[in-house]
Amino acid sequence: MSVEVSSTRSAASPEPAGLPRTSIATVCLAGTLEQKLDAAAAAGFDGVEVFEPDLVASPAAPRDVARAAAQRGLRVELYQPFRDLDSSDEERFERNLVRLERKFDVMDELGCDLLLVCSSPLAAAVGDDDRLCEQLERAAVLAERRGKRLAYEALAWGRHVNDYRHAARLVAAVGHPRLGNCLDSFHVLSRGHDPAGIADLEPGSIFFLQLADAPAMQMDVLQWSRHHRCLPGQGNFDLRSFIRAVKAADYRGPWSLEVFSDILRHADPTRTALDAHRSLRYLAELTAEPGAESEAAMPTATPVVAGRSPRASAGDVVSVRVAAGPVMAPRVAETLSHIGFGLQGVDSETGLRLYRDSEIAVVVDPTAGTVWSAPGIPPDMPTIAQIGLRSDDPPAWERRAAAFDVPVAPVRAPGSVGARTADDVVRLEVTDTLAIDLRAAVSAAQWRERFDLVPRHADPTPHLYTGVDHVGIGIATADWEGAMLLLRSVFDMRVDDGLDVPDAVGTMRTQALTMPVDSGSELRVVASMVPTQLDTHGLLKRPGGLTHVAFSCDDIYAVAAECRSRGLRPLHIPDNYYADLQARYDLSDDFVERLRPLGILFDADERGGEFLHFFTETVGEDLFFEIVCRRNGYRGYGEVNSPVRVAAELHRRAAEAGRGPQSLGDVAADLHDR
Ligand SMILES: O=C(O)c1ccc(O)c(O)c1
Ligand SMILES: [Mg+2]
Repeated sequence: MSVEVSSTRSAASPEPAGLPRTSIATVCLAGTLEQKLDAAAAAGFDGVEVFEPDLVASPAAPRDVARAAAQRGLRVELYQPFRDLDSSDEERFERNLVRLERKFDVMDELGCDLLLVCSSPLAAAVGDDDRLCEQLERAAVLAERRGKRLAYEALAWGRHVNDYRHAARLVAAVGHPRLGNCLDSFHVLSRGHDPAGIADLEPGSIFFLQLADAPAMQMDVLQWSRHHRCLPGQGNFDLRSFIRAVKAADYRGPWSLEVFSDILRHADPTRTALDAHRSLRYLAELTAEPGAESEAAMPTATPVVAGRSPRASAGDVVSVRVAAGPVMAPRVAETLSHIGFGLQGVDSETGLRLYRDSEIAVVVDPTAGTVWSAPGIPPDMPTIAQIGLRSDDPPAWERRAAAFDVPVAPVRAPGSVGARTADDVVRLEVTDTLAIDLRAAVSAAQWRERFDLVPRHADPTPHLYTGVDHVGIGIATADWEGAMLLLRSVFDMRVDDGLDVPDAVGTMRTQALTMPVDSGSELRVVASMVPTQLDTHGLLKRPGGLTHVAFSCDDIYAVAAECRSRGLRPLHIPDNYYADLQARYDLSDDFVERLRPLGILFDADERGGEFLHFFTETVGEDLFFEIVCRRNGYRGYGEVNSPVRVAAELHRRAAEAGRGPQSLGDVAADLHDR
């Protein structure tokens, strides 16, 4: 290994007050060991865990690795893992102690005094606690002789020891100063163990802390751990409670990321390390809240944290920009007119077309490759390119983004020249094809300047909608983790458990994210992972669509009827659906007969919440609109009905393509319409 210093300490923004020492396991990062060190240092980490297979595969001697780390300003915090120390075969155990000595030799060269010893998953693992304590003690005595310390970690799949509380009891029983605990959030939370017990561990007994998040999954815990861990803020674990307990135990060591992930294994290590460091800052902020003492899992706002830029206020969604391209723009416009959005103006410069209902603006971009549309979006695939939120203070969002090293692109307010003003839009890019804009209230004068307004009487705005209920976005697999982290950190969005939604064209991983907004309501984004099969433009064509805007209304029957009169062809929802719905919820005939002719779908939750909704056809390959009505605090998205929508869309397309004789669904539709 070259010992050149190929990168210096972070160019990133200064570390916020309250951020503990940071570390990352080399297993998190792709590349050679040298590249891993480069990436960790460039991202601003203070240290690394050296993952043994990374060292074994490296041409560099351990002392060269130590030098390379030191020159990059990195401490070697821990060497790991030492597997299967204990054994019910005493001869094997003696050999393990010899192996342990060889690892101490390596650690001498690495300049590292802490070794992770994980519990054994082997059949020969010691099942008797007293005997296990004896073996751990012998290892601790050896460690002391060599100036080393052992951090004992309960693997979730350990044969006998698979619970941190069990491991901690053993550590306490041995009572040797060279033996302590290694706490790994994955092993604790994947098994559903209550992290609160961490707070009761003996002061100083926690030698090391490993952090990982993971998506909620029902699967073998070893596979889950080895393939699907992710960075804090990218999964569904309650790391807040975990960290709260760790802080209560007065742990003073580094926060170290240990993320085994198939995705990160193939990702650019520099980018991963930046995301990783950002994830620790997110976690530090999340757990530094004064409200962290309260049991509430979801605070309504993030108070100021020393040295940080608190989340700025945000209002409701006020605009959505659809990159439609020249071919599909008229189709999008037609669909919008069916659901009551009238053309309000045209930007003579860019051709942008502004459609409105009430306070909601949908801007359709008919051109390709402008700043308004995502480059590379094919003309037959209109998609949501930008979501606009109202903000009292867009520049505060810019500062907030900077605190997480997220670049922002300030966009001038229409008509403004000279120095930047609070009217300028702050644009955060969630992915290459989707941005969130924060904008101050734009004055009517500015709108007038920008758009040649269509005379009002030409198409009066009907005021059908009360706002945007949620926005559905598709995120490519490769962008998923980064987008989640951005939405969770900068926007402080909260997640529930993710969902897998099966439909006619596959099973979709979805994640709902919510953020409180000024009105006291919440902003809702539903992200779906767009897997595999990217087309030549890097975007997925998924029959049935994915990307959508859901508008909320009070009287969905009236709105549905109005949309019909404006030319909406609702998707044909089969009778089987209504028969099943009636059986599932014990609905009255009258109720079902109000839904059926209007193609309205229904869902209800256990607490009496109700959700009524209907959809437009998919425009192009991806985009559709939804009209929803929430009642009694319903918190979902009607996701059980998603497969019905997709199937209805496929039937429609098959019929339109005129494939052979009419499909079963078309026959039924005809019968129904008679
Ligand atoms: O998957 C493993 O074997 C493994 C090894 C070391 C760890 O710290 C861990 O959490 C898991
Ligand atoms: Mg671990």
